[in-house]
Amino acid sequence: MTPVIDPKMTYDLPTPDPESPVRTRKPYRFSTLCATVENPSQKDQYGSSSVPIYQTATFKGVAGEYDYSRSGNPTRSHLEHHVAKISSAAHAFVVSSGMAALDVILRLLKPGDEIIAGDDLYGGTNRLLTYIKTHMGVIVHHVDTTDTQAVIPFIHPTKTAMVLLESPTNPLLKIADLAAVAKEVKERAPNAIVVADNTMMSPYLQRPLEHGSDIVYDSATKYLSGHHDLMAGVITCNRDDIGKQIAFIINSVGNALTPIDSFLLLRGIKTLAVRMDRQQASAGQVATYLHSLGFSVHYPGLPDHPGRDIHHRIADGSGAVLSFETGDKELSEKIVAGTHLWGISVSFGCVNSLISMPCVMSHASIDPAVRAARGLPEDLIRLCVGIEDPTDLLDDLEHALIDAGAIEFDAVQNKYVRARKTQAGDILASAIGKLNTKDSKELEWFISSPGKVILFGEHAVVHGVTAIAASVGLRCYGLTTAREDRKISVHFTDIDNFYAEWDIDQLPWHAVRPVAINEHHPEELDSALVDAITSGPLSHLTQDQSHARGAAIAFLYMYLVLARGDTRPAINFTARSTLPVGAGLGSSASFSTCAATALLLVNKRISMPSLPKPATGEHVHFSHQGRRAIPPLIAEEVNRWAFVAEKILHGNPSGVDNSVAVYGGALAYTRAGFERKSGMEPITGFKSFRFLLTNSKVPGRNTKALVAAVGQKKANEPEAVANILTAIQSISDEARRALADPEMARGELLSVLSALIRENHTHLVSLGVSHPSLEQIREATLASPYDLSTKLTGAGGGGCAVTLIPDDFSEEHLRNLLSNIAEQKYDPYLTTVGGSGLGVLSPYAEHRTVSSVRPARVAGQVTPPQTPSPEVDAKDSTELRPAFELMSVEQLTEWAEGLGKWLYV
Ligand SMILES: Nc1ncnc2c1ncn2[C@@H]1O[C@H](COP(=O)(O)OP(=O)(O)OP(=O)(O)O)[C@@H](O)[C@H]1O
Ligand SMILES: C[C@@](O)(CCO)CC(=O)[O-]
Repeated sequence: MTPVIDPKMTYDLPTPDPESPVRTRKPYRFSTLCATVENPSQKDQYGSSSVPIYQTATFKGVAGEYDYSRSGNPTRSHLEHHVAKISSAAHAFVVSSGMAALDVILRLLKPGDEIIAGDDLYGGTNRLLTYIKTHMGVIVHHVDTTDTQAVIPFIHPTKTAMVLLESPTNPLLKIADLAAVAKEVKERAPNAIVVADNTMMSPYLQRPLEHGSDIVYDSATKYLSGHHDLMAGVITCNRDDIGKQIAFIINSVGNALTPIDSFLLLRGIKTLAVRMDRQQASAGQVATYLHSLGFSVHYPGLPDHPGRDIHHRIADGSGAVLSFETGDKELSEKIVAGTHLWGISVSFGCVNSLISMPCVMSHASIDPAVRAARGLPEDLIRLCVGIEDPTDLLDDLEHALIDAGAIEFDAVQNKYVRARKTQAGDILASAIGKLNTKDSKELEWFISSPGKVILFGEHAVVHGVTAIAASVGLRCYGLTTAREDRKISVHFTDIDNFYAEWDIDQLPWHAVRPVAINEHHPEELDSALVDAITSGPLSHLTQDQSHARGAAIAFLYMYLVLARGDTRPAINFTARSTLPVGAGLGSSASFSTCAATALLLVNKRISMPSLPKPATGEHVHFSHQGRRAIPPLIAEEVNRWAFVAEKILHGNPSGVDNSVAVYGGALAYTRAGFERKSGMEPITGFKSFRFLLTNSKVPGRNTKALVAAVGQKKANEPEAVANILTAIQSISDEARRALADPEMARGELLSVLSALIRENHTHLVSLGVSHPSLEQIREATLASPYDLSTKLTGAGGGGCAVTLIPDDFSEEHLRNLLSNIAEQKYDPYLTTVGGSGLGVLSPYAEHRTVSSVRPARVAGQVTPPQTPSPEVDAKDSTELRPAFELMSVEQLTEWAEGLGKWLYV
């Protein structure tokens, strides 16, 4: 179909007036406009039929139309006039690349503005959005813009300043309803600017300005130029105010297109329609051919494409890019490598046909987990069809498919068909895939995370001082299992066996400002959502259920903001800890880490990395016991969300506890936002020390209140507290130096650390966070003959004390000390520090085993109403939950480890 330009607009190539009422004239069609470069206000003095290249930086005189090529150049003016004409736009601008065009557009934003953009964007667009988010304070929501309903919750009447759309998407050819989204945006946020990236279509096939977009940009490097011999970007709009701002930005930045490239682009555009017609027709043939062989093909021209109707309502054709899946990444690699005519290259829109594997090429910079979350198949092949003879293109592709073993000749049908071997492989793979992605499997995750001991710097770390903390061997475990109904439930076995369940649709969704994939939660908690949770689903909790309330708010808050559109997983979450809860050993952070990981996994915001190929060849293989199997990007994402939950539980946490809960080991941690350089550094050398942890078991201590009290003291006595903070910083610095000093003898190191422990405790006493029972423990360990150094650890006010045990401390002394402490009704634990951080039980069948540890009923625990009989071995996933909930706390770790391989950060 040949598009006709909007007759309401006036163009500089007007259709001649009809000579008579019977001999009417139709408006000129697109290809006529493309080929005819006329600008009546810029007649060439010699009547040249091609626009000349004004290869000059400056123009003489003061009264002329042009003075400097950054601000204006006749070749560029001709091009801009021509682009406006074919785009049904009042204004057009050309700049040095497609990314430069987006950069100009994004400069319309100011700090604090919000932008809604797709979650399946071109990598370069993603990169630029991340930059403006970090450096310009613009908030970016990545949303699936191909689902109009998913966009709506993110539209804010005043904050949303821009909505960035792209249709079809690249490389999956998903369709966004440009018209419907623009309408929803205009109704809800009238001042928001709707921007469309039209590169995949070009103005020939789609003109989003006619469907509600305010600005359209194209990478003109693609179809507009068509020859891959220049880079350019075009921006078009109808609104004069926007046009004025864009002209100002381009002139200020100086990224307007050069005269020679303007000439080349003008020349390219003349053939846009004929090139596109040919490319599109061939693309249709290629798509049909691959589809007929049984491959899964993404192309809006195919009858079964899900967005076909929407696309064809808005666009005038299906374009010339398509992609298909082979079911096997290696097979895809062979096909791509086997073609001759199809060039292996990124980009598209050129007269030559191109082939690529997005996951290995254009989208390789995106983390595999993010790619998987966006549903980008690793085996996807993208084809960008050129103007070659379609028979040659099909022939070349067929040869590559045959050589790769993807298709074979079927003598009965007398034609090539998809190879049975790969088809069977596909069917099997997809059956296994379906098994593994059956809801219940996708929703079942077993997670664990360690508690921590702060050796130096608690409380001070909240105010920007460096703390030194390390993981302990005691852990929190979290298990999610699928529910059959539309409910979620939590079971906190350590908190009076608390159990509650809620109808998913009854949760306060109205109060949620969702956080899109790849987006970070804002610095501040959403207090309106916390209130809605407390007064809604948790309103039945009594005063004395404050511990359960805190944990349930943290869980529900994350559940609500992490849900993706209407995909609201029905799950149960059970938490169990071998840590004493509320004793200063970071039980809240390890709980927060388990809950955050679980909710990120069930919402497919993170995924476990695929299994590495079995080692081949002769090289030496070391076992890492699953450590470093969870990549840093996933760990960071978990840590950010665990920190959100910690804010709910602790009010003003520093982030040290959740960082240890995620990363494990020992860390020097400095909070951001203060004068000192922030971040965390791993500390080695702690693993070999023995520590005694003593739980004072003081009831009712509250970390949130203790942290707030120190904050208050700082406000009341700024100087005194500042001196204490400086002194604690020196202690942390000194400890780091001592630990990093290779020449310090072990005995000397132990006495330095002992002295620092004593000194740090004195400062904590001055901050008012000790407790008589902690002082009693300290005195007991200091008494002769022990002479040991002890400090409170964590928030204090009770909780735990930590005592350093020197290497030469006699076993007899240790026994006596432990029984002394136990006699005073305190709980002593001997521990080493620095073990693994966040762990996830491997979801891969080859890593799962049958556990031989039988669950035992735990004294005082009541089975919640719907829990089935626990008298079973943990043979398979359906039996995991009852076994987990009833396993004795002493056996819990051994049982969990026996279930299979754990993958750790
Ligand atoms: N296993 C668990 N199940 C459910 N909630 C838990 C669990 N462990 C901790 N929590 C939540 O964390 C709260 C305890 O946090 P609190 O800060 O008082 O102790 P802590 O983290 O052990 O101490 P600190 O922060 O001083 O190291 C509990 O009241 C509960 O809300
Ligand atoms: C008291 C504190 O320093 C440690 C609590 O474990 C608080 C924090 O850092 O978040």
